[in-house]
Amino acid sequence: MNDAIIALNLRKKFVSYERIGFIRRRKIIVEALKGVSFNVKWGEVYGLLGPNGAGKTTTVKILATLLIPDDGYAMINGHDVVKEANIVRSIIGLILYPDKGFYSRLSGYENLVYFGKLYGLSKSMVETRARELMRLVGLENAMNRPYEEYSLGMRARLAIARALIHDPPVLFLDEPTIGLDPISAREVRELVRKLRNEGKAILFTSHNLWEVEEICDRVGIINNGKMIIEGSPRDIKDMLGLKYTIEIETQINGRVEIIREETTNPIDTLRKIINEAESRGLRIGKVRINEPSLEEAFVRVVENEGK
Ligand SMILES: Nc1ncnc2c1ncn2[C@@H]1O[C@H](COP(=O)(O)OP(=O)(O)OP(=O)(O)O)[C@@H](O)[C@H]1O
Repeated sequence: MNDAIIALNLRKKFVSYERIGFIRRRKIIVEALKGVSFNVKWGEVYGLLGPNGAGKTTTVKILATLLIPDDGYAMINGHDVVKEANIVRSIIGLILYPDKGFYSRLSGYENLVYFGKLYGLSKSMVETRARELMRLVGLENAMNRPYEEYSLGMRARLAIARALIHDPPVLFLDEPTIGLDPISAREVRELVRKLRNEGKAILFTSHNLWEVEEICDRVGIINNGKMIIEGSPRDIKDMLGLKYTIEIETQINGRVEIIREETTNPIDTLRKIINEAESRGLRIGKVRINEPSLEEAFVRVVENEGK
């Protein structure tokens, strides 16, 4: 079976202007993507990470047919994002932050019905689907209120519902939990997991690395338009040689002693410490293993790149 998303050597430059002096402007070329490649499998949540300006949104926009790459190519379920843009649009759902494009005077429900019709769904089908989705994202009680009255969190939920209106197998979620309270953000993560378990392929971006670590099966860290490292959060930490901290509480004659060691190989180190402690007649108490975080990996990768 095809991979759901394939991006191969994507390049994109923007022409921009910078001010020099009060009136004069100078043309500059911004190289947003310098050859980004990755793939996302069906039933996988892939986290695209990077500092501000790294090229994440540009990548998502190319994959979602909103921008044309200068070079390289991308496929969604085997369809070329440039040559078969219409097919690609019908099989993807997109949330772009900051999400715009809703009609402020229409209710959340009416907005969903409107967008569903754009996908060619029949009136009865789209009305049923819109009602289901309002329930799924927890907006059933605000269904008939105008969008302009929605809070930030309600707007984020409606954006998710809109991305799902045509039940697409591939989803691009650019910062879907931004502005959500912790409980709503957790609900969104649960929803993402549920969609993944249905077999959908999900490309997810977030600056909340704790969240990324919780829900992404694999992540790719890009910086300055280049893919720097890719793998599961665990693999990335191993590749970077990040250290686990092991703390073992021991007791001898009622005296408590904490043994602390940093290691890249927690299991072997734990065994070694326990063997040594036991041979010294120490009683083992609490054992704590602190895993390095994805945030540490991210900082390491981005700072090394800057050197
Ligand atoms: N339309 C545009 N015109 C000129 N430059 C652009 C345009 N869109 C993006 N860029 C530039 O391309 C680079 C990558 O931007 P992009 O929005 O893809 O970054 P990002 O990783 O999504 O950042 P953030 O985390 O801040 O959203 C930046 O230098 C940005 O200024």
